[in-house]
Parts: sequence; structure tokens; C-alpha cells
Amino acid sequence: MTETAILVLEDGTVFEGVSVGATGLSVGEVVFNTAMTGYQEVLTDPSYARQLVTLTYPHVGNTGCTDQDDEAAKVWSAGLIVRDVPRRPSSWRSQVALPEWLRARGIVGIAGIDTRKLTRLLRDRGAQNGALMAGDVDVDRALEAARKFPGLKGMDLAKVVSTAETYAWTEGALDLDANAFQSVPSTFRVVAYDYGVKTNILRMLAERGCALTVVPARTPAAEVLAMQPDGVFLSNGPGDPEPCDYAISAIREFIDAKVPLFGICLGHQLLALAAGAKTVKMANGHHGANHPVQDLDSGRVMITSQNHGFAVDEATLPANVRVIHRSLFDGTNQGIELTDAPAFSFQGHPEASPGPHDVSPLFDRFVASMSNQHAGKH
Ligand SMILES: NC(=O)CC[C@H](N)C(=O)O
Repeated sequence: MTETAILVLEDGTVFEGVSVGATGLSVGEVVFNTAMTGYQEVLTDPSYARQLVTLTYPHVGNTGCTDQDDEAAKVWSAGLIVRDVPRRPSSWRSQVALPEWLRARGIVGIAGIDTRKLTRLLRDRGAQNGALMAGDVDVDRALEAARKFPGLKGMDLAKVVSTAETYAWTEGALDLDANAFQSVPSTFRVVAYDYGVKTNILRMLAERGCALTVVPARTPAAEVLAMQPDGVFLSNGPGDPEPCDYAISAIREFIDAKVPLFGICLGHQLLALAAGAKTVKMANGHHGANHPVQDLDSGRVMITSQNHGFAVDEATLPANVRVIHRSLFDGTNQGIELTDAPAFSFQGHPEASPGPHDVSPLFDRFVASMSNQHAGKH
């Protein structure tokens, strides 16, 4: 049986389609992602908490879902908005079809709407909040819910999605032939702050010889320094970086202690804030897998995976911070390094998942900075 679903934006625009997930009402900021693959990775990426994601690629669900592709233990996105879901998935890896997967996880989804129209509307008018309702739909109630959502600006979600307990991680990438995750011997001890970490980041660090201790977002710096790590990693995560004062002050302590630091996305924004810069909410965030970013030192252009709605304001960077990467789409900051501490960070996603792997050498750079620090100590 097909159930009706509606998407109502805070400006009053209503889209009517069919439900492809659970019944219910879910609110959040509506964002569009232009990647052609990776719907499962997108939905389980904690950085999408409180966001309703529309995919511009029209056919979503073709390859089904498989547990091995989760980026976190649950779906963090508030809901899914697509043009069309195929009747059946087709992939030797698929365990379950997307609609069933969404329903089992209580996630609302809508299909059958004009996602090109929605995307153009978001592009032209900027970020908007919305409500997705499936089952017994009521436009007025959905509109009221969309308008009540306070918006992501000022919202600290890192502490909401972070792990409650510290845990160890050593598992590497998936070996498709063996159908198992690789185990790799480790050389470096890295503490990874979980502000909403994606599993593939942990896998790519493990693959490069890092034995990881993943800690909750609000772990004090002193506790981490007592573990004597070779390096500290600052993860991606949802929401506004600015209110995460606990993280910003901890990062300041790591900078002072000259511990090798590497930040991705929210971690990048937090490093910039700790260095004294400011962040801003973008009118149009970046969500996709085809964003050109330039490495300003080499001039090289990399095609990158992106997922952010806030950005580091380059005009506010202090003298000891160098800009090392910039977006060729809109000129926004994409990477920084400190000139007086072994710390650097990237706004996009070197771990991709989904997306191209052009930026994966940044993981090697982090490992090299830990080796250099070691060499300096002896
Ligand atoms: N993927 C991320 O870490 C996103 C960072 C931050 N929440 C933003 O929207 O800019």
C-alpha cells in the first residue's frame, strides 16, 4: 500500500509525494547533495543530524543497503527526499531494500517529488528549514513544525551525537574479495575526538598504522594528554562549531602542547576557532562528491567530497595561520595550517565515502607529522 508523504518548507512551499520510509513527522534544515552514489553513507553520516537530505541524482536505492556500508551505528539524517526509488535493488552486496531499511530504522522518506525544483529553490533562496510528514499528512501541522525548528545556527550537536564511552578502534578498510575488514599493524597512538565521526575516517587512519582511542566530544585535554598520544584527530560532526566551547578550549591546549593535530570538516572549523578565527553560516552549503578544491602550495586541483553548511571566515584568520586549500566553486576556505604548531585541517572529506579519493594523501601528511615529531624528540 502506498502512503502519502509531504515536504513543507518554512516559506510555505508544499511538495506532495509518496512515503518510502516510516510514517511520522520529522523536521530539520533541508539540504541537497549532488553525489550520484552513497545514499546509505550519507544517511548514516552523523554530520547530517537534524538535516533532511534531498539527493539530486534521480534514482536512489538501486543497490540496496548493506551493514558494511554504515558510517555510524544508526541513521542520523532526519529524513530522505528523492525523485524515484526502484522497485527492487540489484547488487550482490545488498541485504535489504532502501524503503525497508528506512522503515526498520524509523526514518521518514518521500519519493515522487520534483527534486530539481526543490534544489533550485534551495539554491536561489538559501538554506531553509522544513518538515517531512508521512502517513496521515496535515500541511498546516507540518508548516507549523517547520517554522518552529530553530535552525542550525547556534546549535551544538557534536555533544549530542558523540559516543558516550571511550573505545578502541583498529579495523582497516573493507577487503571486498575476502568480504572482511582488514586488520593492520599499528605504529602510532592517536586519540580521535568523536564530534560525530564517520567510520571510514577511523578505517583510513587505522590503515595507515594508527591505533585509535575514540573519546567523547567533551573529554578534557588533560585526560587526553595523560594518554601521551602521538597525535590527536578532530572529527567531522553536525551543527554549528561556534558554541562547542569545550572543544575549542581543549584544542587550544593541544596547540600549546605541540601535539600533531589533524581536523576534518567540523574538526577543521574547530581548529580555526581555537586559533582565533571566526566561522560563518553559508547561504549555500556544500554537499556533494564533485567539488573542485585547489591546493594553494602546489596549484593542484582535487575533486573532493563535501558536506558542510558553515565555513571558516578567511578574513579573520590570525597571522600564524596559513590558508592551504580553497574551493574553486565559491572561493571559500577549505584548509589551514598553523605556522607555529604541527596542526592542519581540511574542510572537505578526505575519507570521501562517498566520493573521489583525491584528498586521501592528507591522512599520510598527518602520519608524517607524527613521525617528524617523534624524530624531533630523539
Ligand atoms: N561534515 C561536517 O563535519 C560538517 C561540519 C558542520 N556541521 C557544517 O555544517 O559546516
